[in-house]
Amino acid sequence: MFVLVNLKTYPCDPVAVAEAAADVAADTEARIAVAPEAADLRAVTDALAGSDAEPFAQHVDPVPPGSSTGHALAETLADAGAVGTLCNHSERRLRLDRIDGAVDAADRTGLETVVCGNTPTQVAAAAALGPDAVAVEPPELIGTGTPVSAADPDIVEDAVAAVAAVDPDVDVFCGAGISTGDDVVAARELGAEGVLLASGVAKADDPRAALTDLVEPL
Ligand SMILES: O=C(CO)COP(=O)(O)O
Repeated sequence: MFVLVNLKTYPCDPVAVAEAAADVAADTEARIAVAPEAADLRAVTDALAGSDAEPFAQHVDPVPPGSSTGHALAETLADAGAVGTLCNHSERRLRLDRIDGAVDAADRTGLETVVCGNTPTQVAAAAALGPDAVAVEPPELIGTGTPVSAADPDIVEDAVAAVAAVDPDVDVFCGAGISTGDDVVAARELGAEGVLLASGVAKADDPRAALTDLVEPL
């Protein structure tokens, strides 16, 4: 399973979370990644250096190097250490043509791509754009602590089926309200190959304990 922790803009210490992720990754088969704000990417990369945990970006724009003020350039994210990037998160939506271009920009620099969508239909459409993975996240459950795997398991199963029909090589992750190891196991049983989560770690008093709990049953 892939446990992808999106720190969003939560006022947590991204380096402390990264150090915890590095420690936890040493004792699990699960793959762990941390996606900080772009300005914190290099510090997180440094904190993860030599560990099995990986730095991810939260967003990439479909722009070439040059006259693109205020954008997240794939080359800069890769230079800062990102091995992959989210795209089209519910809180950072892109038009379809921009998602397509963002996946191409990420491919240009070797960044792994996880394209988000609200519904099985949206992630199936995203799968047609050739990302490495898609993540289905019902926005109404984001940040609630109520896991999608329990509140709406059909969304996960339907996303897995819909994406397999488009491109079986695209992995399917799920997110929203995931915060415990039981939630991750439930997601795996529904066919997901990873989970995307935020508040369960970013708002935890003890991110290390939260990460340990997430991967402990895997
Ligand atoms: O949006 C999410 C991850 O990208 C999910 O957020 P929560 O884990 O806080 O529900």
